[in-house]
Amino acid sequence: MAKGKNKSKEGGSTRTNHSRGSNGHHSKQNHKSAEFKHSQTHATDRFPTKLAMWDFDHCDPKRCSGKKLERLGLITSLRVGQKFQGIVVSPNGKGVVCPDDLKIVEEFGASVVECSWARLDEVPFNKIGGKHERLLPYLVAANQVNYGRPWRLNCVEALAACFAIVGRMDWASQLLENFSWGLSFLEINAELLAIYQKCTDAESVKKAEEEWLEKIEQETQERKNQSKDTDLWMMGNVNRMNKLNIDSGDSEEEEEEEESEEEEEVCYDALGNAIEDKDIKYDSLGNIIEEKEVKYDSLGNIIEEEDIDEDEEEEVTVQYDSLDNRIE
Ligand SMILES: C[S@@+](CC[C@H](N)C(=O)[O-])C[C@H]1O[C@@H](n2cnc3c(N)ncnc32)[C@H](O)[C@@H]1O
Repeated sequence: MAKGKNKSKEGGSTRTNHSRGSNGHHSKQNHKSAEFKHSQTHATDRFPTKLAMWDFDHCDPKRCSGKKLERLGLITSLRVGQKFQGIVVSPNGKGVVCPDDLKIVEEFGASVVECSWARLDEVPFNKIGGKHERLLPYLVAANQVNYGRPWRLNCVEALAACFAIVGRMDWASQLLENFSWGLSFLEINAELLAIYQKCTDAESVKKAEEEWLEKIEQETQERKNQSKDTDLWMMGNVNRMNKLNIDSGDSEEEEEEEESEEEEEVCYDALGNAIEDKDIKYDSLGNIIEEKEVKYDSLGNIIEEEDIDEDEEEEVTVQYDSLDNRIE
């Protein structure tokens, strides 16, 4: 990753409208004159605490919340090699943001890493960050790109989540108000944020997160059971129904269709939305965990399955005769 070249700060006479991201690339978005007007004022004049980001220009500037905060003159860009004194909300964090972080947030602010979730391996985490790098506990995104997805928040949501957890709901709202969908982030996570706010250190937030996850898993299970019961109830007496089908002369095909519908399980995500096919499980960064099917031998021992690389093609030697016909 190329080192960023003094990306201009938000304010003062040093700023040009050809600013660069942390990776040193020009950012088209900064050519807009309206945005330049905003940037004439220093970011910290526009927000009660310092907001900063390392911007790797991975994302579509039109959809990027970090870029929007920059256009609004609310956030300062940091260069690769530059560290941040406040809370660094980052996928590279070890502990989670907790109410005990309030002082650091109020005194030094909060920062994020503006990059693509799909390109985290390109981010030189050893050259950015700071002393207070933090993950966020389980929260659900409300932004249009990842709506309903746990853990994968965008930059403005991540900053707002940090403020909300340390008890600065005023700052969280102030930041999110700049986005049409913004305040819904606080609404859909209200119950959980209130729980985190009552915690103290990172450990207590982790514990609250675990309890929440257990609770939603239990609720999901209950909903599944309930939906099965409802299906049955809607169908009435299944035995009688089969008899009626025979009497009404329903074709075998139709019967099969009905049976397969009956077998279909309805699963829900953490927000109660129906998920097709299977439960989706996420790791702490919102990556989908693929569940492997466990197979047993006749003695009940687990059969370890070798990981099969689907891209790997079998090598076949093809031979041709003197007329160039393929010999099978
Ligand atoms: C990967 S970027 C994606 C940004 C997106 N393109 C946007 O429009 O804002 C989101 C950033 O928010 C912060 N973030 C979001 N969710 C997080 C979580 N669960 N833990 C730690 N940091 C998180 C990190 O700084 C992360 O790099």
